[in-house]
Amino acid sequence: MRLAYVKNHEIYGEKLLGLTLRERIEKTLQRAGFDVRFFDELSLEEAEDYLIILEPVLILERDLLLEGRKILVSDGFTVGYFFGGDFRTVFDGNLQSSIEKYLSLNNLESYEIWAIKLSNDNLKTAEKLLLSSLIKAKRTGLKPAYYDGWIAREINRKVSLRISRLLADTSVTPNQITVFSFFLSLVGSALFLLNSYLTTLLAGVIIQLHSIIDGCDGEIARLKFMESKYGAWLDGVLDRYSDFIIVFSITYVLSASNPVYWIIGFLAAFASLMIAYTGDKFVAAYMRTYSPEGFAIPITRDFRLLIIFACSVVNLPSLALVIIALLGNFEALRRIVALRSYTN
Ligand SMILES: Nc1ccn([C@@H]2O[C@H](COP(=O)(O)OP(=O)(O)O)[C@@H](O)[C@H]2O)c(=O)n1
Ligand SMILES: [Ca+2]
Repeated sequence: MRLAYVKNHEIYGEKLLGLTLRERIEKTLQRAGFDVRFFDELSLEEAEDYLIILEPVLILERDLLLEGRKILVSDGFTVGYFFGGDFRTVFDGNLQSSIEKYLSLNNLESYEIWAIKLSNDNLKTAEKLLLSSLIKAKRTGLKPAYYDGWIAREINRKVSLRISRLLADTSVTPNQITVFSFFLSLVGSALFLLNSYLTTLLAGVIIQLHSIIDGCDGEIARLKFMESKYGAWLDGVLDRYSDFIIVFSITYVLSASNPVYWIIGFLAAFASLMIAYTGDKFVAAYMRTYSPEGFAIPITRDFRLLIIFACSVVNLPSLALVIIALLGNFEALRRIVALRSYTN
């Protein structure tokens, strides 16, 4: 058993984005495999490992991988200690002196974790950092199937995080957001069918909104410790349905004037699916995040939906189909070639 002892502090009673700070540290440590005890006066139960958190902190690191004995440091200050089961032999009831004794017997290295020391006047900063820790980027320590594309990271997340901030205090679940986001893509697709500039423009806007809301389900899942395998699967599967239905609606309308659009639409639908499939198949086969080395044609979903939005604004949804059909299929072929020499 791995035990985590967290020193009580009144700030843990504060609520931050839907959960108390106490629930946040408890859930984070549970995820890392610890049984959690809050304490004023420490009494030590027997365990294989002891994690002792002394400062009031918000741990932003998602997957704490603690092995060996370490002094936990964040931003230059000591947050706590990770000791072995032998800490019990030196523990004499006085925590501070026992820690000093243990440290004098063992030469422990510092281990930097991503955390923020809590005080009443930095809760706003804590909120900001907590929100930014939800972005699927390398720097946040997340290990998703894919990192966010450029559009997702630089544009969509800026908006979706604000929406998630508002949703955090409600009881809305990630799966409800996933289904709502899918519904938005259906509304957008239906608007394309109406075939006027105004409805095409509105369709484009709704598709871009759908792209943004697609980030909120995952953000709320990570923010409130509500991730699920079914949710992850549904998120991906409904995205494939949305991709197809959006491309189909645009194709259907254009084909009335020129049947060649059936071919372009067919290729665009195939390309959308192949970008997802080649990525997902990579994750399944290599069991790691799909993150292309070097150059990749920017045609991931965030780009595709932005292209559809931009082309709708200038009333040229046909151009979006052509771009997606060309770039998407080229990128899938590029992956086939590039992965042959993929090493790490
Ligand atoms: N209903 C949902 C949706 C997403 N998720 C989680 O969120 C991840 C997707 O994150 P996201 O929605 O921010 O990113 P996108 O891939 O949708 O752009 C999934 O892999 C799941 O871990 C979930 O648990 N339940
Ligand atoms: Ca999503």
